[in-house]
This record gives sequence, structure tokens and C-alpha cells, in this order.
Amino acid sequence: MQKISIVGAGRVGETTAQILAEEELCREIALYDVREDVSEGVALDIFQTAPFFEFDCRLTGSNDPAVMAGSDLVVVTAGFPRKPGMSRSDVLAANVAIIDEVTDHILAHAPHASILVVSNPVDTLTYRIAQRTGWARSRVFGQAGVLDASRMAAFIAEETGFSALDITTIVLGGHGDTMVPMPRYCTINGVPVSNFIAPERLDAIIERTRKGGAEILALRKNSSAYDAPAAAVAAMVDAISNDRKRLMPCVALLEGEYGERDIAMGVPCVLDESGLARVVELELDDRERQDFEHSVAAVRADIQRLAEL
Ligand SMILES: NC(=O)c1ccc[n+]([C@@H]2O[C@H](COP(=O)([O-])OP(=O)(O)OC[C@H]3O[C@@H](n4cnc5c(N)ncnc54)[C@H](O)[C@@H]3O)[C@@H](O)[C@H]2O)c1
Ligand SMILES: O=C(O)C[C@H](O)C(=O)O
Repeated sequence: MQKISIVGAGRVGETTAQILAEEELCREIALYDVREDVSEGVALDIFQTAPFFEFDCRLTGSNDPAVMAGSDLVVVTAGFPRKPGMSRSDVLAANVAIIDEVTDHILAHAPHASILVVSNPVDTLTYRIAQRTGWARSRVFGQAGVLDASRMAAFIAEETGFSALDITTIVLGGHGDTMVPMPRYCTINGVPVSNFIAPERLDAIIERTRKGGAEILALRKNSSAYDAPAAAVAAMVDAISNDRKRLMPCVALLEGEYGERDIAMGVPCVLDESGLARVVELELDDRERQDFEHSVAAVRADIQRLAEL
């Protein structure tokens, strides 16, 4: 990929820029933020790490959205993070206004880009951007499940003592307390995780995964998570940039898959150079179907609120 823009040079945006540069996932990174001078400072600071991390990708920053011109991909991290005690939906009203403005800038300056949405509540804001751009779902998608699955993998690694490298997990549904961790598909190098963890301990891991963002927020106090979220974004960008055809849980517009449409939420998707190439349908058992529908209802409630904002 030639150029990636990152909107929002805050914690997630800055950390994402650093990883994309270190991994040389494109030739040019542009950071755009409404705060004057901040994105210039972030871009310059990261560029000065080039000799240590041995990259020659260029970085620029500006509070002029025209800096996004010519982008192949725009990563949207602009907006308020929640504070302790809040749900992600509690920042919907504040973030919709920001996201609408950002979307209009992308339409004006980067009309050929794909958009990877990170700002919360990510399912509803991905839906909003898809509506406002009218672009195909292959070009507008969000990050949530890659992060949630990495949290679940970390908890399984802690519980079992196995290397995190060998743990495969998948989390579907909306990126909220109703998310749907899928233990049936979790393995340790192909061996079902249920071989190693007692059912009640696995239930505790599922619950901890659902509250994974709140746990970091409570520990960090002044900030929600950004290291693992940025790494999750970078993993998705790597799949797209290198045309890897990876199967990853992404926030996708549903067009009849899982019996749903007119909603965006987390489902397994294939990422390749075209962006979100396709949605993969898994057969859900009764319990999974029930949990998935519960999550659909939660995301739909937020989408309905959009009409009032
Ligand atoms: N999807 C996920 O998994 C995930 C993970 C972590 C964080 N998030 C979300 O990402 C968002 C950013 O989190 P953060 O910790 O980086 O917050 P932050 O406050 O550190 O950064 C947000 C940045 O957005 C900028 N901004 C605000 N309005 C803007 C506008 N109109 N145009 C351009 N930039 C604008 C701010 O100036 C700020 O620099 C939050 O909504 C958070 O909840 C999502
Ligand atoms: O928890 C949050 O609000 C931020 C993010 O969605 C996360 O899961 O870390």
C-alpha cells in the first residue's frame, strides 16, 4: 500500500502510526487531528525513531484534512474514549458528530480510500460511515474482534501456561458487553481448549473477555486501552497491505449473512488487498445463536438512536 492516513493523533492513532511505520506496511503515513500542531509533533517524533526501527516510510501530520489526499486506506480513531463507569454506547452522541465531519473530509480528500473504523461505539459508527459514504462494504469496515480475540487468547495463555503463539480464539458480535466469544472454535494448536480448561474457568474467561476493555480502563484510570487496539489495527492493515487473505473477525455490514441486514457487527471476514473481501458464515449452535441475537439487539438499539441524533 502506498499511503495510509490516520484520523485522530491521540493514543490509539499515535500507537497505530508507530506500529505501521515500524512494520513498513505502507510508504507514507499521514496523521490528521483537529488539535493544532499535535499531529505534526506526533509524526515528527515517530519519524525520528526510523534509525532505531530501520524503516524509511515517511510520516506527515497536519490539522488540514487535505493531508489525507491520495490515501489508499484511512484509519479513523478520532473521538472520545469512554470514562470509567461508562459503556461504549455512552459516547455515541458525542462521537457521531465527530465521525460525520471526518467522513465528509474523507469523501472530499480521499474518495478512493477504504476506511477502517476504530472509534467507539465501533459497530454503530461503522454503520454510520457506510451510510454516509454509500461505499461498498469491502471499503468500510471496523476493528473490534481482532482485539477481543487477542484478549481472550491472553487470558487462556495465563490460565493454561501455554504460549500465546499457539492459542487461536474468535469473538463475534457487537463490541460491547454482549460480544460473543466462541469457545467451541478456540484451540491450542488445534487441540480444543476444553481439553485444558474446566467449564467454570472457561465461563470466567468468557466473562472477562466481554469486560476486557473496562478492565484496562479501570487499571489505566485516565485512558482506555491503546497498545493492544493499535496492534489489532496493524494486524488488519498487514492482512490488507500484503494481500494475505486472512480470516479475522471484523465489524462488517451484513447483507443477509447470519440472517441479518442493515446492521454492522463482528463476524469472521476475509481480508485481502481489496479490503473486506467477504463475510464467512459459521453454523451457530443454539446457545451461540441466542447470544448472537442478543448482541444484534444491542447494536440495533444504538443504530436506532442514530435517527434521533
Ligand atoms: N474499536 C476498538 O477496539 C477501540 C479500541 C480502543 C479505542 N477505541 C476508541 O477509539 C477512540 C480514540 O481513543 P483514544 O484513546 O485514541 O482517544 P484520544 O482522546 O487519545 O484520541 C482521540 C483523538 O481524536 C481527535 N479528534 C477529536 N475530534 C476530531 C475531529 N473532528 N477530527 C479529527 N480528530 C479529532 C482528538 O483531538 C484526539 O487527539 C475512542 O472512541 C475509543 O473508544 C476503539
Ligand atoms: O474499552 C474501551 O472503551 C476501548 C476499546 O473499545 C477497548 O475494548 O479497549
